Amino acid sequence: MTVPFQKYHGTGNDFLIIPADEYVSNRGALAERECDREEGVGADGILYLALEERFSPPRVVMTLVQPDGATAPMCGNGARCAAEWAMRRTGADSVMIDTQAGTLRADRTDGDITIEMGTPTFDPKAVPVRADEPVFEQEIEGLEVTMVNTGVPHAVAFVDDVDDIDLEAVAPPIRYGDEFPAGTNVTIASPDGSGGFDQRSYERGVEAETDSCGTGAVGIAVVARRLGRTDADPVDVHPPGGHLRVSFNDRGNATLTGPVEHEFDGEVAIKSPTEL
Ligand SMILES: N[C@@H](CCC[C@H](N)C(=O)O)C(=O)O
Repeated sequence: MTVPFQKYHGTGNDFLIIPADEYVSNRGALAERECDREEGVGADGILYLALEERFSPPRVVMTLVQPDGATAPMCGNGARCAAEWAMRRTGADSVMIDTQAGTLRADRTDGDITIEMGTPTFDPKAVPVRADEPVFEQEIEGLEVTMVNTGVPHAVAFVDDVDDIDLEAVAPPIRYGDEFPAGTNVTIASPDGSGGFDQRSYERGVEAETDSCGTGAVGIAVVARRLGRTDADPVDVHPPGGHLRVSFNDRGNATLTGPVEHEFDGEVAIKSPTEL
């Protein structure tokens, strides 16, 4: 028995997309196996998408299962990939994406996909981080960390040059720090010399650095504005996999813009209902 998938990426953050009505009895086990870059297809997660075409604009219910087998409430690049997938199926240039972090509108803009990212928050209960007050530039593991939730938690730190940081060594103690009851993604940024920022992110659930992280890019932009490091709009952010732009409206709601690519289609084996 097999299940069809389509592979998409947003600035290098890559996902297998499986229609949610395909029967997969153990989504966590399938993600652990097929996201593995040596043993499986290789990806940063599996997006299960349920398209509801009766609405205008069409709606997509998105569930992201990460390589560790757990779900994540939000994924900026995943939501942009989900939007492109739904737009190709429906011919629409706007869709609504239902995530655990809220319903977000996505639009095609000059060939890129722009997604609403909600209102980032520093509220310690919402991040969540064990603190009475918002955490700004607190020294943890040698980094000056600011805690923000942009749909998921990010520990954001500015450094002189992201390429000088051994992220695989520095990030895990923060990602698993006692301060963070739900864990955290770890995102570092440095000035790119043109008013924007270079980005590297170590992702919870992937447990490794990814080529791009949309919620991390929004985290860099909102923290940079809060710390007075930029007043640009949009804020240009350069993860290893490409170029993202983050904008804010006057109520502080963020949008994330960047390219999405369809890579290839395939099928994954489902050995038996009890195995996968
Ligand atoms: N790559 C994503 C973020 C996915 C969720 C994250 N790993 C978590 O567990 O919080 C993005 O583009 O935002």
